[in-house]
Amino acid sequence: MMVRTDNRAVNDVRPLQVQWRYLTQQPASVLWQRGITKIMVAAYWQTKAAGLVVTGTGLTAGQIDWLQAALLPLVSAEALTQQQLVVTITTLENDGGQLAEAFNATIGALQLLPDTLLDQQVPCAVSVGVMADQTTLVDLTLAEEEIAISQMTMVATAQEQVGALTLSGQPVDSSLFNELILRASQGCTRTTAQFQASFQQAVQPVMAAGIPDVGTIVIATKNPGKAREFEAVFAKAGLKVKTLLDYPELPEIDETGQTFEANARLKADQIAAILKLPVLADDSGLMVDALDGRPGIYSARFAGDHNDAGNNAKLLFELTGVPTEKRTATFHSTLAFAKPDRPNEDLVVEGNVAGRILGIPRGDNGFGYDPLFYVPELDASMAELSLAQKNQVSHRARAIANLEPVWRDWLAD
Ligand SMILES: O=P(O)(O)OP(=O)(O)OP(=O)(O)OC[C@H]1O[C@@H](n2cnc3c(O)ncnc32)[C@H](O)[C@@H]1O
Ligand SMILES: [Mg+2]
Repeated sequence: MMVRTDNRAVNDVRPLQVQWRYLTQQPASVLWQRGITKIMVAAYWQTKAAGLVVTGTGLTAGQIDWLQAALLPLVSAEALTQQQLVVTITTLENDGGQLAEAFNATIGALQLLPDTLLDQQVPCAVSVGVMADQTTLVDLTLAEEEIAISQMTMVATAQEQVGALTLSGQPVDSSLFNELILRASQGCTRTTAQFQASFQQAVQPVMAAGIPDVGTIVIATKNPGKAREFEAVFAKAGLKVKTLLDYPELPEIDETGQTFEANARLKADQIAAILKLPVLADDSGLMVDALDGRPGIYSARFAGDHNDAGNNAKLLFELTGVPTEKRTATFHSTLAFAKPDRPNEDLVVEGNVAGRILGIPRGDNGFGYDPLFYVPELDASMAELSLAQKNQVSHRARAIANLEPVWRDWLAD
């Protein structure tokens, strides 16, 4: 029997080391090391497009296509019609098994993105090869790959269900092929055990301790316009956003506070107490100088009920005859981030943007008072901006920017 370059048995895989959440700003990221093969993968959802996008450095276009095809059946097709899943793979060092480990590292990263992998047996990939003396090996080193006469990368579950596979080199006869499949499925069982051991040791205790999975952020809002803005901003950081629209059973929170901060804290504290999760809330509104700061904290119900058209009509009516230069206004957002049952420790930030109330509405993007809020620097109403543009300049975007440098430390406390 042939001696392997690192003295392993023919059916033995190399040790696996995973650094979960490897990148600070990308929660769904891993550094994956099989022997000295090192691959880094980060994954996130973004709202402005759909489908699955895999990009990689150190991999061929053919390998990326293969990965894309192997990953696609594992992710909800419906989710992919609404959002885009982006996977970036970087090979830092290749000592064999690059394609298999790129797949495995991606599965690792996707495990850190809530609600991404379909609920099924999670597969893994293994490389196997045939050597000149017809020995079959699992998890080849680069030196072994260079002298192998045939090679195969296979995706399988620990239950021995084979998914994608790719063969290269000399054709193999059927008995050799069967042997390769057997080797690969043994390698898979071993790899899955390594993978789970690492995950259970490093990631699950964190989740079980009630420390939130930093991959998802819950926002206490029922306003779909706000939800879209938060999703777009947080997706960039690799975070998924859930809102009260995802929890229809939760009670209505009465906004009885006298300030934006009080209302934001009410919403965040109460929902955090119910969900037992950290919750972010936004209380926002429009302050019009000519109306002595009204509607302010009453912006949502300015016209009596929560109706954007009614609110805008009332605003125009109250400003009838007020000249352009006196129609100045400020959009304000206060964000409160709350941990379950620790209302005294809320993290509170705010953001403002200055503008002017138009005489007639302009644009159909955004929500609320956006069509009447003119931003002089951009010579556009908020409703004429794309979601991405609004998220560069809005009061909410500025508040989120103030939150960005502090919330992870606050959450870890
Ligand atoms: O309380 P939640 O469920 O978050 O949703 P809401 O719409 O009731 O939100 P608020 O209580 O904070 O009320 C804010 C109102 O201010 C207006 N508003 C806030 N941000 C806005 C924005 O970015 N563009 C346009 N109008 C905005 C809009 O009318 C909102 O309904
Ligand atoms: Mg409200």
